[in-house]
Parts: sequence; structure tokens; C-alpha cells
Amino acid sequence: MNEEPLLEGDFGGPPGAGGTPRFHLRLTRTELQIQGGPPGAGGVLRLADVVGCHTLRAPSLPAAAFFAVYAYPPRCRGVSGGPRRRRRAPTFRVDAAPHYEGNRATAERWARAIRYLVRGLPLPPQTEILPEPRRRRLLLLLNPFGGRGQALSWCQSHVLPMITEADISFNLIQTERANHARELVTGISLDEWDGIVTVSGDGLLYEVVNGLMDRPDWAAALRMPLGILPCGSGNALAAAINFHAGLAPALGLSLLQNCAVLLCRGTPSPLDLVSVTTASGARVFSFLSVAWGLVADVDIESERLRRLGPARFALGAAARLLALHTYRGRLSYLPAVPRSATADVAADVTADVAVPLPRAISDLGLCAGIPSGPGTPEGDWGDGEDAPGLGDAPRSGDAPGFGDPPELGDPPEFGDPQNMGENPGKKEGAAVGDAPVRGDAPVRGDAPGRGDVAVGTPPISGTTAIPLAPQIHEVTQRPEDTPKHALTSTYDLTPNLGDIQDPPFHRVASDPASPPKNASPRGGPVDDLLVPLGHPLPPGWVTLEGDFVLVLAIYQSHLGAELVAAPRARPDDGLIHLCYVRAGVSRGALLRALLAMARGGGGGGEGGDAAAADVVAGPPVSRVPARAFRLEPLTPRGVLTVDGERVEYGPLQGQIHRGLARLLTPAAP
Ligand SMILES: Nc1ncnc2c1ncn2[C@@H]1O[C@H](COP(=O)(O)OP(=O)(O)OP(=O)(O)O)[C@@H](O)[C@H]1O
Repeated sequence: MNEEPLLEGDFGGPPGAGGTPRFHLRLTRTELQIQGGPPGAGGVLRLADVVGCHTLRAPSLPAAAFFAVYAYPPRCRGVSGGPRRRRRAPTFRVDAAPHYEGNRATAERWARAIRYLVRGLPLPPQTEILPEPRRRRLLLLLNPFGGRGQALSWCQSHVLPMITEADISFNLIQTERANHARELVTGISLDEWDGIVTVSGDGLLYEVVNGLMDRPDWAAALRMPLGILPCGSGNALAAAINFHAGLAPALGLSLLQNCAVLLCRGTPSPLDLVSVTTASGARVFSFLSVAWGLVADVDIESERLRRLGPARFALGAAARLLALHTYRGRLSYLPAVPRSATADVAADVTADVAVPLPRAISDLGLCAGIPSGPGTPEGDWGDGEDAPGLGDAPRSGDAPGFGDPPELGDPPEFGDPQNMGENPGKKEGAAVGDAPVRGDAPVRGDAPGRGDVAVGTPPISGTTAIPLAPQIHEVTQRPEDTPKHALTSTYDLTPNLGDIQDPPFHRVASDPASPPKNASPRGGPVDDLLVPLGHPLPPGWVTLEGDFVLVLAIYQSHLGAELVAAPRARPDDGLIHLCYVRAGVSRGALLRALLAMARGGGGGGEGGDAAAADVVAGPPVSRVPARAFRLEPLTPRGVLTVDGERVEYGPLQGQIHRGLARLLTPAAP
């Protein structure tokens, strides 16, 4: 309540409330403070929960103007999956001036100021003459079969009304088959859109990223802001966005509502991509993870349990724990740590045998800290019921909740973009097949911004001097040492069925001779940290050889909506968080590690994230921050996934490209 108000004024209630309830409003940068009105009507509306504000007119009160604030504060606590949000639309009457024009000007001043604040746009000092912020146009791509198949109904009931209130115009296209989204984005006209948003799981966004990379103008295409509305079974990126926004862990509809609110408030921010090259030379771009062993097996084997939603992963993991497999292979990586810090990294890596890793890494300040609090506080806007006397503006297409149905203001200034009566989702129905559902006709305007973002990271050269634990042997790697069988074996695509003995790992130092750089086989930046698969690694790389339960290269905090795998990972930290568990781990220790990950993702409720950050960090999970990695499976059969999608089995390698893509995330207040 102490923040300096940007606007302050006295207003009446909605049309049906008559003239008596009067409200005193104060608008600050972070909240709308509502005082007065009937008992219980006051309170504070956090702008973090507000998606838009429209001006309205009531025919029965021709001189008055109204403005409605659309907010979705979290309501119920204790609901499984996190707090649900409930729509609020407090509506205020402006009636101080004798004529409509004067009242409309005041209502519009408030509405625009709120819209600016919600979108994080800089407010000019003089708020009297705010120009209308440009309307955003989103291309929504929806997989009707993602997750439990609820994407379309959830989108219609929860997303489309909200983004309409946020003045976002959209086209909604349902995908008809795998790779449909990928094909679509290779052909779209980029400057018609301010963002591409997938409504499904991580797999659909993976298609979009790689479709943009297929374009000849891939560099410009990757400037297109991307968003995700989670309706899949994994929803890892959505959970990471939720996490970094400081919101309480959420699942299902709660997570979707959170992400929809965040999207309405979103501005583009950098998103790291990892280019992954497989044995055949295919190159894909990944925003989430590369997995081998337990994680990949569970992901692919639980596909048939898709209808269970996120529970499919818990069941799959339980089955895999009972029949634990190990995989022999060679994991090499280019540490992300500068030379001066090698001692700490060495401690971590060597400690694969004995000491937890991530603490030392975070102590080096390489990773941004995780948000301190588990969730943002709820506003004190009543306790679940509508405040008496403070009528909510009707939902678009709903019967009005008060006597006189509000109307648009004057058409020239309050035209379609403000049209409260318009609800594309309800009015027109969502398209099935490739007929797009039109929201409002897209407005042509500025092409999406093309800010400069660093592509790639400077190579780190030099040979790392690492003190070795007694169990680990250093070997100088020469070309003839390259495991030819690993590079030339025929890999089939069935999971490994046999456990393998657990010999100690070997660290292999790389050959200092300067190897050839990896050429870019198709669109995308050159992988300047990599040499072609099959060539000896450049100086500065570290290699571990042995038997693994899992190897996971992850660049987001979450592996699934309920699984925090790298709590300190940020979407743009320029790091591959390399996690691995070596053979010999007990089932109990592995189960504890998985449960700690699940606690971080929501199983532990609020506060779980921070606690899990420490638990997940310890043994048996070893972690190394890296810029690039190479994985050479020596077990001839197994599963490899990129962003949860299966790729050819065999050696692969990847390098991070910092901030190569852009992600729609909420603007800082
Ligand atoms: N209309 C469609 N019919 C069949 N498959 C589709 C269709 N649209 C997309 N796909 C494919 O479905 C797969 C899964 O999609 P998606 O990842 O969006 O959902 P999910 O698997 O439930 O979620 P998650 O990846 O988060 O677990 C992707 O490989 C995608 O290519």
C-alpha cells in the first residue's frame, strides 16, 4: 500500500449496482488497490494476475463510461496439482464528467495504463496521452492428441477467452499428424505473427523449433518468440517457466492457467538451444534434454500409457526401478568452468565416486540462483466469492451479469480489439483439421523484433588439470583409441535387456592436436566447439567411460511437470547441465533421488522446489555444467531421446547455443 500511485480516482460500481457504491482506486506499478464500496468489496488486485482491461458502455447510462479489469488470481489452495485460478472482472463506472466523452477519456486512461503495466511496457511520465499498445498476433498450434487429449477443450474453455481479454488476436490450427507443425512453420510468413505458441506437450514445440531451423531464413525465423501452453503429458518447459516465474508448483489445468496468464503478460526473452548431431549426421535442435538410459527408457516405454497423463512417468519409472538396466558407454564433455576453477570441477567430477557435485558448481556462481520463495503471495481479493457490489464484467459471449449489457465504446476507437462481446473460441468453435479458427483478423504491423542475441559460446581451450581419484585412470586419447565399434556398430531400436558389470569409470584426457571443426550440415549456426563424430576430441574435454544407469543432458530446470532435474538451470544460462548416474547405485538410492526430483516438481507442495534443489544435487546423481558433450554408447541396443522424442541410437554430440531462440516469458514488474 506504500507504493506511489500512478493513477488515483473515485469511481462507481458496475451498471446494475446503482450509484451508491463508490470506490477509491489507486494504481501502482504492481497492484490495483480498491478501497471503499460495500463491505468486503475492497482489496488488492496484483497486476501479476491481471491479463487485460477494456472500456465499456451501458446504453441505460449514456453519459457514463466503464472499465473492467480482467484478472485470474489463484483461488483454491490444497487442490491437487496446485492452486487453480478463477476469473475476476471488477468493473468501475466513470461518471464525474457531465458528458460521455469526458468519462470515456478517463476510463480509457485507466485501461491503457493497466494494459501497459501488464505487458511490462514503459509508461511515459504523462499518462494522459498513452498511445494504444500494439495488438499482438499469435499462431496457436494445437495437438489434439497430446497428453490426455484435452488440449482442445481446455484451450476453448480456459485459454481463448483469456487471451481475447488480453487483446491478443490469434489463429488456432490443430495438427493432423506428427510433423504437421514442423511443415506448417517452414512455410508461414514470419511478419504476420508476434509469436508461435504450441498447445500440447514439449514434442510439438520441438517440431516448431526444428521447422524454423529448416527454413532458409532460419536465423530470422528463430527471432520469432515461442510460447507453450501445456496440454501434454510431460510439460517440462512449461513447468520450468512456471518455476522461474516464482509460482507454486502446478500440474494439469493449474499449470495451463498459470502459463496462459504468463503468456498474456509475456515478452520475448532468450532461450538456449542445443544442436544435437547423431551418428548419421542428422542435426536437430533441442530446448530441453538429451537422455540415455533410465530416463529415455521410461519416456519411450510409457508412451502407451499416455492417457494417464503425467502419472505415466511414475508408473514407467517404478517398472524400470524393478528391472534396473545399465548401459556401457563413453561420456565426454567440455566443462563450462573457466580454467581457474578447474580444481572445483575436478572435485565434482572425481566425486562421482564420493562427493556431490553441484554445490561446488553453484558456489562458482555459474548458475543463477533459484527463486527463493516457492510461490508468489496471493492477492487479498476476497476469499473465493465475488465481492458484493463489485460486479464482474461478463465473459465474452456470456449473458451479462448485470442489468444493462455493456457495449463497446465508440466504434472508431473501441472497435474490434476491445470487443467484449467477441469470444472466438466460443463463437466460432475451434477448427478441426487444417481450417484455422480465426480470432480477430490478424492486424498487420511491425515485424517481430530482431534484437541481437549472442549465438554460440567462445570455445574453451586448454587441457584441464584434474587431480584423479585412485579409482580413475587417466588415458591420453589418440585417434586409434576411438572405439570404432561404438561408431560403426549397427544399433537397433529395442531397449537393452541385460545388466552389465560395473567396472570403475575411466577418465580419458583428449588429444591436444588440433582437430577439424564440425561443419554445419544444414540450417543453424556452426558448432564451433565440436569436431565431427569419430574424430578425437579437442583439448579441454573430459571423458568418462564405464557403465551408466542414466545420462541426461538437460538445459531446463524441469524434466517433467513434476520432476525438477536441474533446479539451478535457467533457460538462458548458456549451460548444458550434464547429469549421470553410474552403475552400482542401489535401487533405494535411485528411488530417493527420483522422489527428491518429484518433490521439487510439486509433490512436496510449496517450498518443495528449494528443498529439492539440495537433495537432487547429491549422490547418486553426478552433475557437471558443460558447453558441449559427446555420448558414445557401447551397449549395442538402447534408447536415445532428444526433448522426449526418440532419435537414432548410436553416438551423438551436442553443443549449446546461448540465446539462439526466444521464449515468451512474463515481463518483470
Ligand atoms: N495430430 C497429431 N496426430 C498424431 N501425432 C501428433 C499430432 N500432432 C503432433 N503429433 C506428435 O505427437 C507427439 C507428442 O506430442 P506432444 O509432445 O505435444 O504431447 P505429449 O507427448 O503428450 O507431451 P510431452 O512431450 O510433454 O510428454 C509428437 O511427437 C508430435 O510430433
